[in-house]
Amino acid sequence: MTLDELREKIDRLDDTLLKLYNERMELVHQVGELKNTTGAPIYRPEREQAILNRLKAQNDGKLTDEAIDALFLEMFAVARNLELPEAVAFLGPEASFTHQAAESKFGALSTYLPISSIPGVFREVAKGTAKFGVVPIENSSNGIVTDTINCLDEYDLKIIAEVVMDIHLCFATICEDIKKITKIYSKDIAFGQCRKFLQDLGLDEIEQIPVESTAKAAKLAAQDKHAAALCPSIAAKMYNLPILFENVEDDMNNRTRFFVISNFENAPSGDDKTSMLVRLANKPGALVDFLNDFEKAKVNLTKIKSHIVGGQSVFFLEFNGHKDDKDIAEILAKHKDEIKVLGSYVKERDDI
Ligand SMILES: O=C(O)C(=O)C[C@]1(C(=O)O)C=C[C@@H](O)C=C1
Repeated sequence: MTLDELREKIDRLDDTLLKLYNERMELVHQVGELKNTTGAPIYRPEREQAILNRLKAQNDGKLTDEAIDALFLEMFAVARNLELPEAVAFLGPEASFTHQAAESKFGALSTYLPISSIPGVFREVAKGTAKFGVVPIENSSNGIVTDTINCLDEYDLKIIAEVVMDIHLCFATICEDIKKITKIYSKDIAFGQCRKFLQDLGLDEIEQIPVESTAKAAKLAAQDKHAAALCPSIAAKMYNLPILFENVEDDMNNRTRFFVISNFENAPSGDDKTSMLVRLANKPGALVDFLNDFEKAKVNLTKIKSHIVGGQSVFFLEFNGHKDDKDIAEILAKHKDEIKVLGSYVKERDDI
């Protein structure tokens, strides 16, 4: 076929796609109307997952699983906005990694509210200014984010989804001579993630200025010709800050996991994870007894971290399964005074 003939065929297919999209959105609109009369949640991650799984299982064309995710997740985000536009608060500023995590779930069209602290994100969702909040929960190099655990404990909100993102930092500056750089801006934990890179370049003695976010670091470095930033490349681009080195983190497997929080609970999807906080009596064997119940029911515990909240020791625990699964519901009922279930949600990845 010639180029013109191929393009002609593509145009006809696009016409059909547009018609089908509109037909689909007509149905979605009706779903939205039904939900708006009952107050049921618009975002149903387990339903989206079921659609994606069904499509991937029958797919025998050129689209990879990742391509199916990319196309359909954006379409779901458009659909949700059509049902009811709902704002998304995230740990800002714009172009932060949390912003990228939020966009991966809520697409390009949603209303985003950058909030300058994790407790601030929880407050906006609790007040109802935003329907969803996106916050980091842990990083593969730096561990658990204490503010997020504290807020999950304090607020009566639910984790409704997780996002795991590979984290890459770049070294960016408007300074033309690297020897003239006198300060480096970044978030405190990012300096720790790039220690070896800074040493190798002889930049480890330069003053390190920790700021609230790597995006803010890019903004500040873009205004100072003796400064550099360790920041996401998306932030460097946003502030027209030339990138000198890409992927400067010491651990190439640097990942951050984020939680999406809201004010409703998900129905089971068949492939869920549940997070909870556990406060046990301070007596010998309390933890072993508690864990034994999970072992007996063959529930796969995937994470256990101890943490101090308000001077008291608390365990952050996760397991595969949904809180309403029969075996699990029994254990949770038995330990209801010791457990705060933080949410059951579609399992994304297990490698953090
Ligand atoms: O099935 C629903 O509950 C819908 O609202 C429709 C739809 C979709 O586009 O298929 C949109 C949003 C939900 O997150 C899940 C699915």
